[in-house]
Amino acid sequence: MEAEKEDEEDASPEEFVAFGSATEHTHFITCVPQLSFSSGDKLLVHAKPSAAWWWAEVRGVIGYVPASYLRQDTAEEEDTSIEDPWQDEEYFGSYGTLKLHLEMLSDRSRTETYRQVVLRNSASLKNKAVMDLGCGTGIISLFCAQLAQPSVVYAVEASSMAEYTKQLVKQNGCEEVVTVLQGRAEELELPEQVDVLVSEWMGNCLLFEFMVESVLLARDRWLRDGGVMWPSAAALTLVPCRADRYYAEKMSFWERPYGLDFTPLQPLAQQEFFTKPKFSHHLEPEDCLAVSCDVICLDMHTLQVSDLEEMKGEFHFCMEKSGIFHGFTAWFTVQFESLEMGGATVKLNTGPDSEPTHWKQTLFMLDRPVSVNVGDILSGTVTLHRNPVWRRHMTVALHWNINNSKSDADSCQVGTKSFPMWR
Ligand SMILES: NC(=[NH2+])NCCC[C@H]1O[C@@H](n2cnc3c(N)ncnc32)[C@H](O)[C@@H]1O
Repeated sequence: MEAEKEDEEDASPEEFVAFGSATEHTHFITCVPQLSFSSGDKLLVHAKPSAAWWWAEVRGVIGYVPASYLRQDTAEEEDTSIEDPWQDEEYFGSYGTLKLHLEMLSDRSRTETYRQVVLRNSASLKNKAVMDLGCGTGIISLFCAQLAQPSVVYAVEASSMAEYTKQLVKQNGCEEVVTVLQGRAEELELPEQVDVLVSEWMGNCLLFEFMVESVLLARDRWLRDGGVMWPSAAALTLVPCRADRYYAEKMSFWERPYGLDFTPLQPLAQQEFFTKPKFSHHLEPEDCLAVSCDVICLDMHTLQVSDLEEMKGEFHFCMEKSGIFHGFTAWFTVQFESLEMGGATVKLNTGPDSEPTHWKQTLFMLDRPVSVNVGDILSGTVTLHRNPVWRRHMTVALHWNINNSKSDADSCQVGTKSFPMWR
């Protein structure tokens, strides 16, 4: 035992610098001591028990710190990416190429929904001023000009795609109505306020990329009182699910590959494949173990940028099937209220029971699958913690407990896991 102890003492701690602050309010995990620190603090990291949480010391106090807030402070490492917490160069660079626009335009469910919104509100859009925030190729603006008679559509696009968008507007004879403005919406000057602010801002798990912040800033600056936000409302939905195929591919695989026992690699597999959420997961309706639940609901007319720092929701599932609970799957829905009083609302649902979209769903795998029975109650909370440094990223913290209906003793299993998305 002594030798082990010495080993621990020999491991010389590494010096890191915090580039985010964690105060007592930012604590993600309960029941273990967490360190509070400020941006710029030098921390001594004594151990790295997991990729997400390290054991460190600052000013003589020891506790857990979120690894994503720390960076190695080496003078020669000129980490220029820190200067741009929005990573705008990379972000808008990616939207300057066709790949993402082709993916979005090829998503018929998404694009047709926006077309239906314009079509069903075409009469009310007459002589209205519209802003299309993050117009990309301008598809929504062209729908407005083609299917309705707004007085003007300000098609705002920060990436280099804007130059081509101007050509598309001209090519389709819409230059009288659509004005393309290149720049970040929250920095641009519009000639007037608008009656409708339309945008397709939703990212994976609804909020990833946090383009929603730009939409809220533009709303506060350019949407006239009584103006309409499209989407008007958004909801993040969660369901407990099976993920047999994914689990077999990434974890069971190591049990007997070619007749050999590779199970010592399973902790590595869990770390590598189950630490982060799985984007573009295709959830089959039969994989759902309970009725899904809207855990976070956003009203786009009242939501504030400050609300985005930490959004918390509760869930309460009654298991409808017995089987293996591998994880949670999330998706979102958005709603477009009618411009006419009492008019029909249009909905876009990216869940497993709707037409597939390019977002598909997002899978959060537990470290260890849990066997559940019909009637078991799975309840808990989900909290989206926006990354204080990487402003397009967040961490999804899940806490749950399962009350087994079958066992006589009211045995309760508790679980907690934080998923960085991505830093
Ligand atoms: N649903 C999404 N997750 N992404 C689809 C919309 C993204 C489009 O909006 C543009 N865009 C994103 N943020 C901004 C902004 N603040 N200002 C102008 N254009 C923007 C971006 O360049 C891209 O063309």
